[in-house]
Amino acid sequence: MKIALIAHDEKKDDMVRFTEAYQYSLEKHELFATGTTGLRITESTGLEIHRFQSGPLGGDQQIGAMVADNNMDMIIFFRDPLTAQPHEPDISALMRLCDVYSIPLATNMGSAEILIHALERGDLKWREIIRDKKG
Ligand SMILES: O=C(CO)COP(=O)(O)O
Repeated sequence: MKIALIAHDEKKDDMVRFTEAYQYSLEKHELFATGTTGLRITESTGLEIHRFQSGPLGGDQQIGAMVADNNMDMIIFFRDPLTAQPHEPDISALMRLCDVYSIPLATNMGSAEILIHALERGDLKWREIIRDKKG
């Protein structure tokens, strides 16, 4: 599965803890991240991650392009709901595309836990079927 990991600055420590806790599960998948989030995760876990641009420089849009191309299976995005982001339109666009393409998106730790367990249980296998139909 292709999984994107994104966290706003105030949530990066949470993302690091989350990926440390679920490293055993995440390492079985192909990981993507916005620039700084990916760097923080790799530094603390050693997980191999394809890093896009930083969010404000277009990273959310790059991940959105993968969604639009039916090439992303799940997104964990720890958003900061208390801080204004300069690239708010990009963030909204990414979440909108997840809804357009029914891509599982967790925007906080509580829902991310559920998604990870669903992933481990095989609940996201339907994505492989849909992805293989691409073309
Ligand atoms: O801003 C972000 C997502 O909207 C995250 O970007 P960084 O991971 O580069 O901090």
